[in-house]
Amino acid sequence: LLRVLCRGGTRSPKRRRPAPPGPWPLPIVGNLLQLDSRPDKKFAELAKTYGSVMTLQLGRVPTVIISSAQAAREALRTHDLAFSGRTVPDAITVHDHDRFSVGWMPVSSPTWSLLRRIMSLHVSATRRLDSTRALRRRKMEEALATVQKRAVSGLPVEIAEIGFMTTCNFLSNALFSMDLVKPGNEEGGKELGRLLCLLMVEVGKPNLADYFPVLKWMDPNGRKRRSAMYYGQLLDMTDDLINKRLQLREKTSEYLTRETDVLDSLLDIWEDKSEEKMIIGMDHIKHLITDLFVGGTDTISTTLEWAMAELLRHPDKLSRAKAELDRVIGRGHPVEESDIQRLPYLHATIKETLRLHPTVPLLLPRKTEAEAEICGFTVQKGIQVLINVWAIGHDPSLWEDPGAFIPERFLGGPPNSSIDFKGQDFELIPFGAGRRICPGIQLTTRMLHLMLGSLINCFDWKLEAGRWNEAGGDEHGGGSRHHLATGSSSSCCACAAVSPRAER
Ligand code: HEM
Repeated sequence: LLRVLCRGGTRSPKRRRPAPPGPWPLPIVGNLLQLDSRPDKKFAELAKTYGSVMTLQLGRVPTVIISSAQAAREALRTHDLAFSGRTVPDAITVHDHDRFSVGWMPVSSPTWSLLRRIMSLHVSATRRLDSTRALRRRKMEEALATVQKRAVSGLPVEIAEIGFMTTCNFLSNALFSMDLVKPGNEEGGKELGRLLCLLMVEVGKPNLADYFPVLKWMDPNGRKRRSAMYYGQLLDMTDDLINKRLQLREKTSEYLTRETDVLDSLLDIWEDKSEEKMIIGMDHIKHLITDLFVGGTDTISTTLEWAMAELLRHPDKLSRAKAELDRVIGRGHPVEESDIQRLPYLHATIKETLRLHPTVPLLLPRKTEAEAEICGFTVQKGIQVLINVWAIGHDPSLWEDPGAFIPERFLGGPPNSSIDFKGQDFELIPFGAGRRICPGIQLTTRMLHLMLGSLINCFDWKLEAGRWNEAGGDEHGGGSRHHLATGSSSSCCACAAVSPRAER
């Protein structure tokens, strides 16, 4: 009786649940040798044996891998705060990027909350997006003119190139009202694309220093050195843009007549000396702009490239998408943002592409900020957590024939027709979920519909013989881009012959 009273009741104290199971680790290297160039696929295979919440020892770093929608829901919704930390790859720490970047700073920091609020207001709010609608239309028309030129001269089109140029200019115009890639200056575009791509490779590819932190000082793979060089170039570019804008803002009369853009809004906040906003310094602005570029360009252009490639490989799906465009907006016309709601097949095609080819298949690496229990297992505080979005998108218990490209699965009634990628349906979370969800979803949705819809409605496409390569490769300048640390996926590499479609 005394024992019961001391415990404060008749219930026994809650038993601590075990840690998630996993394959036996080897000394020193742990389970590293079990991985290959597609860790998302490998983790999915291992999950068949060890379950949807499993532990792997990656060198010195214990890592919990989550591979089911149910476990992801528990981590990112029920225990959102506990799972909201990040493990920071060594290559990200250059130029103090991890301190100033919204993608890597802890959510407990008031600066993170303020930067996220600034982004919701100035980058992703519907009102803001609506106000830059005409600009995206103009950029789309320019992209179509570039494709038209190639079509007329009978030259094939690298879909990645056109996707990258268009995405880059959509973003650079929304952010600072100018083209970063001048139309006709394909070389300049390739140069910037190459820089962003090289950067993704350095911060994304496996790095011994991340698995064996004692090696950080010697940077054994040279990733930190190269990442410092590429981030340095991007930050110099941003610096230059900001300085020019500051000069322009001094010439008040000229400045007042301009329409404001995201950079203006950020500089207004920087100049605002109210106590809350004082925490935003020039370094935050520079790193935020870099984040928007690095986060937005490669992801969108790779998704566009996959969508085009899948449609070209499945002529029946391409015909259905074209028929819808034909019916709703008329052949040969570019898609307008106001058309998007009326194009369910196009929307389903984009969802299906993000399910099959999530560009960030392991999300950005998370870290637990507190101990939490999911699916009956205890995940300790401070553990690296990878959410395997690729495995969830290929889970046969959720998706019929999961490896096949079938946009129709998102049409025609429950259960799948109501599934969307906005972070509420854990079967499809290519943008993550919870408080760290990607802030670029709305912008991405508009851009992908515009680009994909316009490209297929204005031109007839066919894959160039022998120009299809799933692993990506040297043509992209960086080889396969499957990243364990930041989880960016392998890209495809499609080149297509194109001819204009007559208007109807
Ligand atoms: C196809 C397009 C895109 C995909 C698939 C994508 C995917 C992701 C994913 C998976 C995350 C991590 C979420 C998590 O940990 O739960 C993320 C974070 C982020 N994304 Fe995106 N993204 C895309 C486009 C964009 C765009 C257009 C922007 C900005 C203009 C952007 C800016 C960011 C930022 C700043 C973060 C860090 C958020 C934080 O940690 O608080 N992304 N994105």
